[in-house]
Amino acid sequence: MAQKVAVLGTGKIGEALLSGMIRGGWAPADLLVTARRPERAAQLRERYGVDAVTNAEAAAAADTLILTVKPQDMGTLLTELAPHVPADRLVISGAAGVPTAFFEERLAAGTPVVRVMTNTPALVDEAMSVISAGTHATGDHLRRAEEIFAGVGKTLRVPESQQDAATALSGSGPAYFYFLVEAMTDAGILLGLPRDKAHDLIVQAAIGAAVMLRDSGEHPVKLRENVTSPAGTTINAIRELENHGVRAALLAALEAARDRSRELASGNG
Ligand SMILES: NC(=O)C1=CN([C@@H]2O[C@H](COP(=O)(O)OP(=O)(O)OC[C@H]3O[C@@H](n4cnc5c(N)ncnc54)[C@H](O)[C@@H]3O)[C@@H](O)[C@H]2O)C=CC1
Ligand SMILES: O=C(O)[C@@H]1CCC=N1
Repeated sequence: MAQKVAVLGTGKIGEALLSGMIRGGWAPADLLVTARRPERAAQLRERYGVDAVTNAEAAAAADTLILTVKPQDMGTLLTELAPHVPADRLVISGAAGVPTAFFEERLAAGTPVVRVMTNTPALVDEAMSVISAGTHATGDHLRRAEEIFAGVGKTLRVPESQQDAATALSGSGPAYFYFLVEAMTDAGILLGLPRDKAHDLIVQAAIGAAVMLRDSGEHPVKLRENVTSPAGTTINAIRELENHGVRAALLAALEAARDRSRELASGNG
């Protein structure tokens, strides 16, 4: 019989994963979802043809449980779930910050737990999902997690000690690029371009740069140097970025995100 997977707390990330799994060929009959509100459960049933059940029913029926509630809601969910999760279930947490030990302490002894930090480009199959094993998770459990998340993009295994840093870089990462696009589009307005044209120019620059970063094999410094002509336009912009401390701001920003991920470890934010 096919493995059954349940997504518990199907919000933005849970739905991104669910939709990716279905695009990747998972049969809706092998997938279950849970949601707090009945209207949300009905919406998920309607959109994906999956069964929406209670958390306890999901724990009884599915081989793999993927928990995608907010870190602050994880303790409550685990209190509700713990009596219903047999120790042979694979429990995957998608929450920022919360360590595998938090789950292991609350679930039956020996329950395998895998921690995954994915990101919203899962919606377009371009996620990066960073995967770590808890104490009782074997190579097979890691492979099962990889099989699920490979459907929505790339996967990378790291020791759990690197998860807070990975969350700062990769989980939150797309937001930094959206922020830059938003700011550069405003700059286009400042320079007199209509908003829609400024948006298109910056988005295409971002896509072109991203594809070159991924495919050219060149270091980012070399790629930037290739754009930066002597006494040209780009170096004037770079001087202003350095004058305004953008590099230092990025170092501080990612450190702050890493620190917040560490704070979320207690599961009560
Ligand atoms: N949004 C993002 O870019 C990323 C989020 N994450 C992680 O994914 C998790 C979810 O984040 P989002 O999807 O953004 O949040 P969200 O708020 O969209 O989704 C969480 C869902 O869980 C539901 N929920 C809460 N308690 C529940 C319970 N006891 N039973 C059933 N459903 C319950 C809520 O109603 C909500 O729909 C968080 O732990 C976050 O750290 C990870 C990577 C990226
Ligand atoms: O901001 C957050 O806490 C979540 C986790 C990573 C991305 N979004």
